[in-house]
Amino acid sequence: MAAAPILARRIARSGVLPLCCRPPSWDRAPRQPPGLPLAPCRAFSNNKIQVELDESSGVAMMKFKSPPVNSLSLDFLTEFSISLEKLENDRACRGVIITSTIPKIFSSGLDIMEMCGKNVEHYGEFWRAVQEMWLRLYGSNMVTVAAVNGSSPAGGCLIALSCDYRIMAENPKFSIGLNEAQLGIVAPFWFKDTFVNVVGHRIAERSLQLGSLHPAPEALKLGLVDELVPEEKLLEKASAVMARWLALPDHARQLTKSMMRKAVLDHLVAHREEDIKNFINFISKESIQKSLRMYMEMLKKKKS
Ligand SMILES: CCCCCCCCCCCCC/C=C/C(=O)SCCNC(=O)CCNC(=O)[C@H](O)C(C)(C)COP(=O)(O)OP(=O)(O)OC[C@H]1O[C@@H](n2cnc3c(N)ncnc32)[C@H](O)[C@@H]1OP(=O)(O)O
Repeated sequence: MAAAPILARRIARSGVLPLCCRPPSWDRAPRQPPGLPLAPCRAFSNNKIQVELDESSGVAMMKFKSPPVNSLSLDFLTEFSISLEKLENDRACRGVIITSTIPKIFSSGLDIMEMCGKNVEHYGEFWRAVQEMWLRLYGSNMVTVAAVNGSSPAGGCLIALSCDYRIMAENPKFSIGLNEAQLGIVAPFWFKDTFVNVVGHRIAERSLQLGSLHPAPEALKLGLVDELVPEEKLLEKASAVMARWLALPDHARQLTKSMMRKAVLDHLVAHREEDIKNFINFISKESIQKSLRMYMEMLKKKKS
């Protein structure tokens, strides 16, 4: 466990080469000729995320498994970035499906405890890890499909928004959205840009100002998710969607993805240090700390 912060620092300082800056790895996994025995499934599992790569299809299944709510702590974010990097560098992997092993929860977003009562150095390290995760996921050359099998507020929603396609379980009790305003905090510009790129300016403006969490059927109407399916069909559907996307030549799809996302990625890359300073200044304010503490108390009261 003690290695995690060191690892986080190492990853964070190494800097990320997002999609727009990396040479595309075209047609990464050669199709397996029919008749050969199935290629083995390779798996790696850290503490909080489990990954299984099926070499015959070139598709990895990434499952969040950090109880109680898959909150995005510094350790979680570090594992997430490392897992993405491993898959990105693996020529056998062309696509990743992201889902959760925790019933009813995809991810509860950034771990609020990482933003409460810590020192400036910690805030900086944490925010760099959040940036790193987003740069890797939004800038990935792989096809990324979110199989959203539970609630997905704020940072959890950002993960889904950063994928190429979102399928959500059709349970109206599950909600998704960037609800930062409800916590008395502000979604940073790159959360906002990712949201706008998915749902358009007007819907994003209204939803962000109100800090809305949209139940699954409403999320579909807004275009925040692409499809709803019964929960038991979620992974089957995600695999079918993945197969459709992987049927295209990688280079054409990757260059198109890069063209669509480059401006937003470049914006953060160019303003990374300034963005970290803004986060530290903002989150260190006593009024913001008070809002976060009150929100956590509200969550605990809701339980009792
Ligand atoms: C000029 C302008 C400058 C601007 C500069 C801007 C700079 C940037 C500013 C800051 C930006 C920050 C961006 C933040 C993004 C985020 O992601 S914030 C996190 C938002 N998340 C939420 O609001 C979710 C809160 N949680 C819930 O709603 C529910 O927990 C749930 C996910 C729906 C699950 O419900 P349920 O199954 O009923 O479980 P609970 O009992 O509520 O929770 C179980 C325990 O988990 C704890 N917990 C829940 N969520 C979090 C979390 N996100 N972080 C940490 N801990 C969490 C919860 O308190 C429970 O704990 P215990 O009581 O100890 O069991």
